[in-house]
Amino acid sequence: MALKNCRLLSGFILGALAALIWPYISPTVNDLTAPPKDQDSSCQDADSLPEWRFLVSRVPFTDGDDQPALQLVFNVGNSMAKVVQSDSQVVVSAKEAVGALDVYEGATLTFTDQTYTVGAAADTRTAAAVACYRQSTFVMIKPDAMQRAGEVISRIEEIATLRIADMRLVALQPSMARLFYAEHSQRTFFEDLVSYVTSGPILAMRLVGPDAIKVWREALGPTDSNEARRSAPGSVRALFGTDKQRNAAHGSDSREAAGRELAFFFKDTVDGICSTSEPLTELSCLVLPHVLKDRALGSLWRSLHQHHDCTPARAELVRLNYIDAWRYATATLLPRTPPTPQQMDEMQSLLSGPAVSLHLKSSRPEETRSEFLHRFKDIIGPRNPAKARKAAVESIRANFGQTNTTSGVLCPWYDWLI
Ligand SMILES: Nc1ncnc2c1ncn2[C@@H]1O[C@H](COP(=O)(O)OP(=O)(O)OP(=O)(O)O)[C@@H](O)[C@H]1O
Repeated sequence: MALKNCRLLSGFILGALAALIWPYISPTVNDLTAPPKDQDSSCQDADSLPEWRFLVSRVPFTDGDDQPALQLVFNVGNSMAKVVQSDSQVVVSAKEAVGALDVYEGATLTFTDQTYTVGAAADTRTAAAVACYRQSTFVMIKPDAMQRAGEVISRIEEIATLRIADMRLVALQPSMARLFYAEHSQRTFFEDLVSYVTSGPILAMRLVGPDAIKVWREALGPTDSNEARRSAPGSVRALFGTDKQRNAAHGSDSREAAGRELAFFFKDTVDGICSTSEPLTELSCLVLPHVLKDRALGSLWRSLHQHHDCTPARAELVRLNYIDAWRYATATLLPRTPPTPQQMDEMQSLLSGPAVSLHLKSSRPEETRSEFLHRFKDIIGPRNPAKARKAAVESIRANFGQTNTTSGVLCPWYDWLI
């Protein structure tokens, strides 16, 4: 009972403080464009739907934080959204502007003092509209192309209508690979295919956008990379693949396949894939949301690889909640005092979209952990990007940082302790 009261009290205090400072840090919106149109004529009805409704749940402040059934109401015309209590339509949050492409199942949105996770469409008309404008597809960068993963990510980022909505660096186990490619189980190349896709880490991604399945399949090119070099020379398989089997990347070929494949990799608990991470030899960093918004993740990844001899051993797309952002910004595990104006800016930057949590390991075979740690300051660069551009020209912050709060990457333990 005392514990529950204590939780309630701490939740209340955090909530009250959050409400107090929110006006200073609420996100600015720079993506107010209307959703791009799909060519499909079945989307005409979706065009005339003024509001989209999604089931939505509050990311709780505390473990015991009960919540009523909530809906997110998104006004397509002006890209404003609000949260209402579904049964009574009581308005829970004031209207907030959101990026037109940021509302989809699985997205996280922060309004006032609360972070919400967007769930499925709440009615059939919204479901139809979402199918037109928010199609998801599953992408896998296969083991043979992982050395050039940054370049493949850049190809994705060049497609303006697609957005990376999930990402996970994993190793496929043979059992999972067999399940994933079950449709080919009777083909002569099946066992070779299983060996190939389990021969090293893969990068699993979810892309969201109008007609995402077709758009990504076109960018991939034909299955056989040699054929791709003949008929689609700019395609991913032409540029990064080798032959019929070692063809760099995968893309779902239908809605059904996309749903099944995404569930394989992005359910909360997944059997048959394992982490590629070995925490004792790695250093962790957060690639800040502005890098993803600027579509520069691929180029940052490439820079780590090519200029700094280090490789992501773990990569996951994360959406920070308010308390995590507070912890990062104030450099404390239990934030007790309201953030300073600079920390508020930092929180605004952290909450402005998804980030990527990276664990980096050295790719220099003989390098010890302490040598890598020592080298890390040249890889990351000083916290202030302007200083980084003078002191460490090649560093990540010199090349991807803008200001102190949009510094490209945040490496909490390194930044706080060293
Ligand atoms: N004839 C073959 N010999 C060896 N491997 C093959 C052959 N055909 C296909 N593969 C491998 O099996 C994978 C799945 O084959 P599929 O026919 O589904 O091609 P795809 O749909 O273009 O590729 P993916 O499903 O990987 O996007 C291919 O990507 C390739 O790696």
